[in-house]
Amino acid sequence: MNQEKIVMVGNGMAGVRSIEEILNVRPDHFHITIFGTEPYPNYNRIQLSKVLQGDTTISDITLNDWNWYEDHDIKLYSGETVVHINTKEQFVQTNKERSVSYDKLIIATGSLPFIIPVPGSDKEGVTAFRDIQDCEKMIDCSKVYKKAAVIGGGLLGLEAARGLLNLGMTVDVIHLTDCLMDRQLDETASKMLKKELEKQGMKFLMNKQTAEIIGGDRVEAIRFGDGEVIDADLVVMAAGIRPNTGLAKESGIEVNRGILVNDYMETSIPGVYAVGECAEHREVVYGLVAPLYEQGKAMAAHICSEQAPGYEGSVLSTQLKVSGVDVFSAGEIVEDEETKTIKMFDDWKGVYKKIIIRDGKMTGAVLFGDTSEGSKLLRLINKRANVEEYMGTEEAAESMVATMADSELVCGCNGVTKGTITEAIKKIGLTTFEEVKACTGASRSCGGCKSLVVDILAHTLGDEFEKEDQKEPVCGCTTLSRDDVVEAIREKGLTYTREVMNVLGWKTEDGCSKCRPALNYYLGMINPVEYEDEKESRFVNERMHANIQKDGTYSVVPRMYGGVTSADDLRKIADVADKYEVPLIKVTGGQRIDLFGVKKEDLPDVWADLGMPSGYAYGKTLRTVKTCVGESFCRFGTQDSIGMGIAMEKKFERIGTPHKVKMAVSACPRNCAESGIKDIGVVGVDGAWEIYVGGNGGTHLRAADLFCKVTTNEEVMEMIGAFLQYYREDAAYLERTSVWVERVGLDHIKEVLADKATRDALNARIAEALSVTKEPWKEVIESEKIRKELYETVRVTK
Ligand SMILES: Cc1cc2nc3c(=O)[nH]c(=O)nc-3n(C[C@H](O)[C@H](O)[C@H](O)COP(=O)(O)OP(=O)(O)OC[C@H]3O[C@@H](n4cnc5c(N)ncnc54)[C@H](O)[C@@H]3O)c2cc1C
Ligand SMILES: NC(=O)c1ccc[n+]([C@@H]2O[C@H](COP(=O)([O-])OP(=O)(O)OC[C@H]3O[C@@H](n4cnc5c(N)ncnc54)[C@H](O)[C@@H]3O)[C@@H](O)[C@H]2O)c1
Ligand code: SF4
Ligand code: FES
Repeated sequence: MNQEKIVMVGNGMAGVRSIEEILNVRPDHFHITIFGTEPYPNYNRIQLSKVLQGDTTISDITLNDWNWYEDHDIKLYSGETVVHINTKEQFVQTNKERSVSYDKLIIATGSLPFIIPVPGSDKEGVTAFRDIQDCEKMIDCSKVYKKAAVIGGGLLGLEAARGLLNLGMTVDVIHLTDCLMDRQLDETASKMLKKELEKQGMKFLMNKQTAEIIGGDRVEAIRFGDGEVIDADLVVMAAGIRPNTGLAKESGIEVNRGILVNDYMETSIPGVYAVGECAEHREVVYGLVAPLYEQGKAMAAHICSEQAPGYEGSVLSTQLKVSGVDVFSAGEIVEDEETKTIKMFDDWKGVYKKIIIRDGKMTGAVLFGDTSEGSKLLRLINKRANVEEYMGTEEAAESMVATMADSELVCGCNGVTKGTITEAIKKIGLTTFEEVKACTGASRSCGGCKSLVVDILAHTLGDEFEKEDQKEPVCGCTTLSRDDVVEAIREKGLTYTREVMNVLGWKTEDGCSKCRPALNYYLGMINPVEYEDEKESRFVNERMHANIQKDGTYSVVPRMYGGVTSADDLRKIADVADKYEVPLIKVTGGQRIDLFGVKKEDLPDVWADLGMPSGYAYGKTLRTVKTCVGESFCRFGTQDSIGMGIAMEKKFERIGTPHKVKMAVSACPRNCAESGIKDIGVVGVDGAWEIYVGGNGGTHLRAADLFCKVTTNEEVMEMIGAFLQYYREDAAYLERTSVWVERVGLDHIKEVLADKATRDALNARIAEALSVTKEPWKEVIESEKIRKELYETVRVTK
């Protein structure tokens, strides 16, 4: 058969997806040649954010591997750029002097990152964030340098900033206006987002116009229009993108902002199509994959001479890929005189919801804090549903899934339809969300479609759907949940992280920054006596036994049991501060003294001179026990809160926990030590102690729940020991008690710990774990090897 020749310029997401669509319709009809500048097969560019954030690896983001091209008889020239198109004689020429003729040409050249044209933007250390090379550049840089600046507070900039924080860098985000994600969010959501990201450690410089990148060959600082200068070792430009139209333009194809196309993605030249971010359709250039995949489908149908409707444009929806921050927006985001809105704002819980209605139809939505309704809202906005349809109940979600056509897109990021999901569930017998994700690719990227995927699973399985089975995997390296992994470690007697990964079929060889510390914790929790802590699996602060600060120096917090100090200790602290020229001495919220600005190489000497135990201000363990002054001096106090606090701190210090644990003891319900917002809070009441659990005074403010009331000091210790050990054994790594208590329920915890034998067993296990803990600063002082390895080298690698 004489095959028609398709040549495609650009081997990216939109282009290759279009080729897949063509192969679906007419598998053997075309001879296909693809040119791609990048030296890789087609990969999921979206996932680069997750690679930078340490949730997945480059090897895991390939969408079509080399074999795929071979299996489909596609000639791929990777690492080769098309430099000219001869539209008259229908052939392309490349930078390797190759000419290939075509019957149909697809231009899928994507976008170019916008590098703001200021002096110094070509210096070493200035990068875009667009491809694998940029990603690798940033990861390498973080191993040597500490201060990053990201220009642009849009989706890309914020995802990059989160990644750089994960890599141990300090991050300044520089933004042009006073609203982050100004193209996707309204002012309220934008402000909430900023607050949340500040809590994660990002610093923002708003309303800033970059004027110059300063340095020698390499960037050293940034100067702004207002004259301010900030230091920077790495500058990431994330100030938007521009359609990559140069090749089309110089080949005589009509170009405006993008390459002009009609509803079938045909350009001004017959036989030449354009698809993806390089194309401009009805005056819109898209920069998200969901619309680009729709374009690809319409174009493929036309190329295959199928009767199908053309592409009519898309409603845009976005979801930020930063863990711990849920933001979603779709369609219209700002109201005007002709719109009405449904708004919900819960400042306490940090949840905001706005739905925009125009002429009774839903046209847009902004969600912050809880985005579980995102994909449902998108669907309603897409079909301009009446607002009444949204105001339904739970059954409405059920019936919505039932009325969805099989061809409807569920996961825009990965182009997965309802039909693909239901077919996989039925044919392969999938029963959990994670299985559907692994098998169909749905929900692999931004995760915004998760609730819809779960609804489809529930609808397809009917009575066989088990809510409890829908567990989250530990990370992208495995489909196993925390419970599966802990159970396997116990059952199979696994003893080190690599072994867990090998035996449990991890997808990556070395795991990732999410699973390595988690496995290290689970192994130590299960087998405290024999397990040898893998220091290299810990986060940088825990490895260094000090908190790294934004300027690369460290802070030192010695322990001060119950917040009580002495003249001797204060003198030692003062002497150390003088000797090492500590720039800031500050009393902390946990009633101790923090020495800021200590140089890494001075840390062991500072600790030796102090001669005090570590306050573990950096660790996943007991931080402090805050106490009120209590009966000794306060006229309201009836109990010895200081004595109780010191006893608790001495007993439980150094114990490894899933996340940090803070405690407090107040000697009366006036609660001067703030026992009501601690993980464990003790309050003296007439002749008894009340114990509160699951409080949190941080990001997600939560009042602690009353757990029990006991009369003796021994009972306080027994209940706290049992609670703490149960939390150690049951919670997921990085789950605070506040989240854990809400998840498993206070009643459940009370029920488990009501049994004296269970409490005794838990206390015996925590005592065993405590018996092998060591004072970390002392260990460093005494070990020449650790001092050399960790504190005397220049680099801190993650
Ligand atoms: C870090 C990051 C995170 C993102 N996250 C999301 C997200 O969560 N959700 C979302 O919807 N979108 C996201 N995007 C955007 C999404 O990745 C793009 O919309 C999508 O990749 C565009 O596809 P495309 O095929 O048009 O362009 P590309 O994927 O850029 O592919 C174009 C390819 O063409 C090649 N090329 C260009 N010119 C030539 C030439 N002359 N010869 C040969 N080859 C050439 C380029 O090298 C490139 O490989 C993200 C983007 C980035 C960078
Ligand atoms: N989660 C997601 O969906 C996701 C993630 C990453 C990237 N993307 C896509 O990738 C593309 C690029 O993302 P982006 O965030 O760069 O684009 P963007 O245009 O959405 O955001 C760029 C931001 O930079 C700001 N800016 C512009 N010039 C500036 C300057 N001189 N100084 C400081 N700030 C400046 C703008 O105000 C804007 O908010 C977009 O199409 C985006 O949709 C999507
Ligand atoms: S909590 Fe009660 S006892 Fe303690 S200092 Fe405050 S008022 Fe006094
Ligand atoms: S819509 Fe982003 S992962 Fe499904």
